[in-house]
Amino acid sequence: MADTRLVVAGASGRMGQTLIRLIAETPGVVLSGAIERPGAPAVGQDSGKVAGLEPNGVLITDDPLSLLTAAEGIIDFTAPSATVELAALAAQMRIVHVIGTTGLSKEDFARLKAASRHAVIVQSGNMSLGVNLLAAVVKRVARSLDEDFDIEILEMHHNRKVDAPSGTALLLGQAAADGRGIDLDGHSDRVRDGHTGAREKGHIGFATLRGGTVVGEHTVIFASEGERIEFAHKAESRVIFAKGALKAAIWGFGRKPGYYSMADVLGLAEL
Ligand SMILES: NC(=O)C1=CN([C@@H]2O[C@H](COP(=O)(O)OP(=O)(O)OC[C@H]3O[C@@H](n4cnc5c(N)ncnc54)[C@H](OP(=O)(O)O)[C@@H]3O)[C@@H](O)[C@H]2O)C=CC1
Ligand SMILES: O=C(O)C1=N[C@H](C(=O)O)C[C@H](O)C1
Repeated sequence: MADTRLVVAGASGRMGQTLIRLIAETPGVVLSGAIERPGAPAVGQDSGKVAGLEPNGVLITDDPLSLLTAAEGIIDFTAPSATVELAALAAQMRIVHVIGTTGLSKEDFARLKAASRHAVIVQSGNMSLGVNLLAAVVKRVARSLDEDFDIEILEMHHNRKVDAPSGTALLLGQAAADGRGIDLDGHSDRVRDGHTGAREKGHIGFATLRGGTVVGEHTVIFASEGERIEFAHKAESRVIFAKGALKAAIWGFGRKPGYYSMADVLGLAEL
């Protein structure tokens, strides 16, 4: 059987390079294209070389259309505006679109959902097995604990990260809200500054730290009078996200169009 052809978007970025290295060492898949932002310095360069490998002959381009016509899937860790555009193209080509990009707005999500009527989209704020397992645990624990337990989510990332709270923090917040049976938007404290008043009972709080080269750390805290339960995940390498994304792409082939999550890919949706 021929290797499955994958395009990597954001090819010269931190995740793009990690994916190109992982695809190169994974049997059954092949890098068929590499995309960057129009005008990016990496356009025209060999994607293997950019990722620190031997040249692979796949030049980075800023023209996704021709690449997507000749691919079975695209893995996309870029920026919200790019992801929304790529989703429309991937839907046109009926190929699998794996989306790791975070910082998506409500409008962006609506456009991704629309695109998923024609193509398989797998989207997650965190593609790692560990975080998705943690989300299932958080949902279960939140179901058992009442509002006497304040839920707080603390995250830390490297100093190049541009969005907050992280996609993972929001995913974990959603898991907690689902477990508790509440709407996250109506029960979130995403920023605290100045004289805020006492903590609102039943709300889910988010706190953001940025610094150095931290790959990604998340702690979900259930705090009550006299006791505190904490669940933490620490990412030590971006390879865990790339592995999850590649698994999602392979899982998506041949599936019917729709909007899927990593919980679907990993069989955790029922937990
Ligand atoms: N879901 C998950 O498991 C994970 C999600 N992420 C998310 O993935 C995204 C990328 O992260 P990271 O790799 O660290 O970021 P980087 O900034 O290192 O990489 C993003 C790349 O995408 C490029 N890009 C921007 N616009 C376009 C476009 N129109 N077409 C093609 N490429 C484009 C950027 O180019 P330029 O710099 O020139 O703008 C950059 O090279 C972030 O949203 C991050 O939060 C990250 C890790 C795991
Ligand atoms: O930007 C990052 O680096 C990461 N982004 C994702 C997020 O927003 O949660 C996943 C991971 O934590 C790394």
